[in-house]
Parts: sequence; C-alpha cells; structure tokens
Amino acid sequence: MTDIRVKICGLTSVEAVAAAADAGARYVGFVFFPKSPRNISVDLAAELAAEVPPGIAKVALVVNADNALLDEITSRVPLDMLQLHGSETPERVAEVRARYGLPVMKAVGIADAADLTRIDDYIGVADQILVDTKPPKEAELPGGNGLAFDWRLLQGRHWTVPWMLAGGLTPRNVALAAKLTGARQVDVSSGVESAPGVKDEGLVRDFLGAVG
Ligand SMILES: O=C(O)c1ccccc1N[C@@H]1O[C@H](COP(=O)(O)O)[C@@H](O)[C@H]1O
Repeated sequence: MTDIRVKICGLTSVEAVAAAADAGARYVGFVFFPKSPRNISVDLAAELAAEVPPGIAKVALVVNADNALLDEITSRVPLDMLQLHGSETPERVAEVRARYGLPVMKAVGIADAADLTRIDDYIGVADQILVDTKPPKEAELPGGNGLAFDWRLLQGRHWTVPWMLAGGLTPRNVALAAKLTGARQVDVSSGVESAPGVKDEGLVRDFLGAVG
C-alpha cells in the first residue's frame, strides 16, 4: 500500500475492479455519463460495487445530474462518495450533499492560474476537490480526455480540504506530477486503458507501482 491514495476511475468490468483492488487502489469510480466510453448502467454498477472489497471507496461520477438520476444511482448502488464533474454550482453541491448524505467531491477544471480561484468557491461546501484539466472547448467529455495541465500552477497552493490531482496521468508521469504538485491523492482513467473504457491490468499495476 502506498502513501499516495489512488483512484482508478471508469471501471466497466469485474476484471477491472479486481485489477484496481489487487493493485492497491483506495477509490474506484463508476461513470454515469452517456457520452463517455466508460458509461455504465445502474445495474452493472450495482454488480461491480458488490465486487469491491471493504476499505476501498466506491465513487459515482456524474455530470450535471438531476435528482431523478441521483435518486436511482444512490438507491441501487452502495456508494461512499459522489463525484460531481459538470458545472454544478456551490449551491447545487450543498444540495446534493444534504439530500444524499454522502461526501461529495467537486471537480474543477484548470487551464491557467485564474481557474484556481474557482476552487475557493467550493471550500467549505465540498468534502474533496478534484483538480482536473479543463477540457478543450470542442471536447465531448468534461473529463477523461487524457490531457494534463501545467502542474507547476499548483506549486505553493494549499487548501483546507482534501484534494485529488487528475488529468492525463499515466504510469510514466504520475510520480513527477505528485512531486511537482504535492498531491497526496491522484485519479486516473484513460492513462491505464488499452482502449477507451477498457482498463489494462498491467497499466493499473504499473500506475500504483509508480506512486509507491
Ligand atoms: O472518465 C470519463 O469518461 C469521464 C467522463 C466525464 C467526466 C469525467 C470523466 N473522468 C474523470 O476525469 C479524470 C481525468 O481523466 P483522464 O485520466 O485524463 O482520462 C478521471 O480521473 C475521472 O475522474
């Protein structure tokens, strides 16, 4: 087990869950966003959640989800956290947190130093912040694009809530990314895949090994 806590996001199979758990992931993520190649049904998520060993946090990733979708997910999938990866306002984050009684991680997209100020809007509202790359304007997905931002932007930054670094991380660059940013938690999706939506057991192992 490493000091840096790893989230493997976008699991779509029992094999991928096993690979993440065996490698030492502390969080696993299930994506509920139809445009994503990692999108899964609530039925499959319930099946996969049952395979996750105790002690590993199960996270549902949603994008501007309404209460109907969140009601369905939270009533059928045993979860430890909700990840809000759209343009949810601080008010919506607070509402979701109160309604479902689950910790909420809010993703904030970063392209330049000015974007970092948006993180402050969620301090005291979200339980964790996911500091991810801001998607390009033409992108179909608000995350999961395999793109990194300039990690030096985070140097000297401190927040009073736990945060996770995401965006374009791979087994080859994650050690440097953690060193430059001081991240104690990292999140990866496409960087440990053999094809969109298909996690590669070897890459998952290499990723955990690289942060160890
Ligand atoms: O993974 C997805 O398909 C996805 C879809 C919509 C919003 C967010 C998504 N993924 C999140 O983005 C980060 C970064 O992804 P990557 O490692 O650059 O591919 C990922 O960790 C997920 O939390």
